[in-house]
Amino acid sequence: MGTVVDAPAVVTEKEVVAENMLGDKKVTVVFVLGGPGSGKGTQCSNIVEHFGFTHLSAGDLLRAEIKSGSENGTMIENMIKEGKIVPSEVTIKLLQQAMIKNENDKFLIDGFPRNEENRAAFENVTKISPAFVLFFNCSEEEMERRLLGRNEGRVDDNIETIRKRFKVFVESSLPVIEYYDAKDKVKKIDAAKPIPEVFEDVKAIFAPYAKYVIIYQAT
Ligand SMILES: Nc1ncnc2c1ncn2[C@@H]1O[C@H](COP(=O)(O)OP(=O)(O)OP(=O)(O)O)[C@@H](O)[C@H]1O
Ligand SMILES: Nc1ccn([C@@H]2O[C@H](COP(=O)(O)O)[C@@H](O)[C@H]2O)c(=O)n1
Ligand SMILES: [Mg+2]
Repeated sequence: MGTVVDAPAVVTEKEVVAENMLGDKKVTVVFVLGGPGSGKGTQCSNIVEHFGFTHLSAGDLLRAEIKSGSENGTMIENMIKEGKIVPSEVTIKLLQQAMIKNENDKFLIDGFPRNEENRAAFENVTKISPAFVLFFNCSEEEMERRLLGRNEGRVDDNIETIRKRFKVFVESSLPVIEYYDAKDKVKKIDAAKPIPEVFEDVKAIFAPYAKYVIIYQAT
């Protein structure tokens, strides 16, 4: 027989407690924001591995929707090619479906909300507010270098669309970050550093979410 040691007290901290309901499940949501190529996807993979979150990239869900042959596919593809933001109802439906389908209760929502419409509609529809917003801050020069070197065959990783995406980020996405900053919910990371160094800073923020250590006591 073993003894399960209580979860550490730190998990009762305000930010860590899941207050949001999704159906009958309590969920914790972290929004992961930053300019195109700032390293959101890269760091989300690390967070998943170390802290047991599920990563939902709005961009990936939209690209999967195109591939699925959905009736919205052509519209989404055209918006992505132009670096424009897809109407919120489409993206929110995909995010909601993905969260409901998944058994996990901790989600990283990467690349959403991208504008004020995304933000307000998500709150209205889901009634979920994020535990916090992880913001990867990086210069356009560095982000451009990364995107042009990404080589994943994305239709929007060309210099013309990249410039449009930067403009949308500054005009529409930064105000969302400012909105959450005014609520003291933004955790800003210097994303210009090498990947392992960025993750060291990320780790410090996610430490309270470390998986519980279960110690069995021999009898
Ligand atoms: N800190 C870093 N230093 C150097 N290269 C990085 C760093 N982080 C990510 N990269 C590389 O930069 C590219 C973009 O990273 P990633 O796909 O994670 O960015 P993103 O923020 O998700 O971009 P997007 O918004 O376009 O989806 C990738 O090729 C990745 O390997
Ligand atoms: N909330 C969102 C997120 C993304 N898009 C569209 O997808 C493109 C790629 O997004 P990444 O996060 O993978 O870079 C983005 O430029 C938008 O066209 C969106 O519309 N709404
Ligand atoms: Mg990404």
